[in-house]
Amino acid sequence: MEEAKGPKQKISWSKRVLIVLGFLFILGIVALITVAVVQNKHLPENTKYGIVLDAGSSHTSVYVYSWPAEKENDTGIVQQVEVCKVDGPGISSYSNDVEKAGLSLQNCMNTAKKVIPKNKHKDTPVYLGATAGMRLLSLNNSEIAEKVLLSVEKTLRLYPFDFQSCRIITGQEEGAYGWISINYMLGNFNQRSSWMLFEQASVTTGALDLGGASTQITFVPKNNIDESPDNFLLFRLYGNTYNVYTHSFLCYGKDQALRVRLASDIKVARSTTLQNPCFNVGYVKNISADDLYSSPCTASYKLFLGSSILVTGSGDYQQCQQNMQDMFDKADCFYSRCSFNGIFQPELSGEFGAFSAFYFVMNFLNLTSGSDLSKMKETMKEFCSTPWETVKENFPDIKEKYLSEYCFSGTYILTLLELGYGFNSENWGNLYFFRKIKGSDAVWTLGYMLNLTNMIPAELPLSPPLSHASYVGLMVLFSFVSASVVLIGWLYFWKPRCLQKGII
Ligand SMILES: O=c1[nH]cnc2c1ncn2[C@@H]1O[C@H](COP(=O)(O)OP(=O)(O)O)[C@@H](O)[C@H]1O
Ligand SMILES: [Ca+2]
Repeated sequence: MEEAKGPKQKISWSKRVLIVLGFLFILGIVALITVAVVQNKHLPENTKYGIVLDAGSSHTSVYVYSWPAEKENDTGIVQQVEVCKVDGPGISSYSNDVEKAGLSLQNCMNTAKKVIPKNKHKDTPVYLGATAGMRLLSLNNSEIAEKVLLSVEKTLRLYPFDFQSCRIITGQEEGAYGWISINYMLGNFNQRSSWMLFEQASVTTGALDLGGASTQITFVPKNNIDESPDNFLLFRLYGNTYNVYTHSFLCYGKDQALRVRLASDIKVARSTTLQNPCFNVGYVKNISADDLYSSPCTASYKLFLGSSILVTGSGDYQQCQQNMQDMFDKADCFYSRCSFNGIFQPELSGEFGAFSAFYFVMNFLNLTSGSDLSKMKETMKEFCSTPWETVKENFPDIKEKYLSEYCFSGTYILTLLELGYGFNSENWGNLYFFRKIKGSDAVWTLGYMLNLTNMIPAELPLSPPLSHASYVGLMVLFSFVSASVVLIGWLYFWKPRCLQKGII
């Protein structure tokens, strides 16, 4: 039986066009999505590097930073990728053999060479900033200080990096760059306060840096102040203006402060044997008078040159603190308020981050978090009165030089903060002791590099640039919407007219 054949169904022209258009439409979308997926691969990130050497009074550290080139002007984008501690003392200690100052940096510079990819070496800037140890050497003998700097520059120029500068930074720079570093790392420059009708600078954290030879205090005071302009620096960062107070006290780093203390006590005692309440009972130390008086901080106390001085500890925190109070002279202030030694200081305001030796000492004493002023005093009392033999037994892994000085250093920090700067039981809670922020060390070097490489813009970019992914996504969306509009237009507007006119 033959199968009945119905009339052959004809596909109309309109349907054919619709099918072709639909097919092309789907093909277009598939093509667009393919492009979006393929193109949305992360472009190989162009990472930049920078090296800063912190030539401190006690030692030099080499910091290697990196950041994605295309986000250069964002805040919080620069990361510390390496820190290398140079063996031996700070560069200012090589005044008798200046060539060795440069040689001492070789190991860490070789480390930097390994950490940074070879193809980036020649574009990596290198900066060396020397702090209070070199400031003191320069005061003593500027020619030798110059030779030390030339020696380190000679070494740094041997490396395949882009050598930029090697200099002694001022105490003001050290304070200001420390403040920029920590606020950049904390993301405090991020806030877009200029959206408001009136401009209001974002809240920043004060910076307290304690070194071996100097100490810095830097913060934005509550009110605008027109006293002592030398203590103020004006910064325009990311669209905000900051009027920053800063002061650096030379000779008030913890190592020089100890020297001053001993030299002053020896002068009063007029003896080459000295009992000192800032060392634990049973601690005995011989120091060379020539070495003690070699610093400009102690030069005015010179006595017993050529002899050796015997120091024995008596471990009495209260006496130790009383003893050091005359280093913080509260008289003779010619401003509305002073910290000490006639230096202007506005009222403390906001939170403070204390780093470097502030952190090392407070960390050893277990006082970095959740402690108050009375706990700190209790801890000092207990630690200072512990016999030296017991201290050594309790902390066998800690370098004897540091361990023997923690009673002095802790008491010194307490006196500097309380008597010197004016912290008290009420605002002690605003003090935070830290070593690192988000993986990078809290140190002035980052702020120094950000400034020298012009990485902090004065103004906020008008609109944030579109990321690659958003660009591709928007393109797909735009094409999809356009194609749909054309299709809908054809179906509802053009097609009925064509049918009417018998075109299809
Ligand atoms: O682990 C530690 N415990 C105690 N003190 C430390 C430790 N590590 C470093 N320090 C001290 O930190 C201080 C760092 O000072 P730096 O060398 O930066 O001098 P500067 O900033 O005055 O030029 C020195 O007094 C050094 O002895
Ligand atoms: Ca330092």
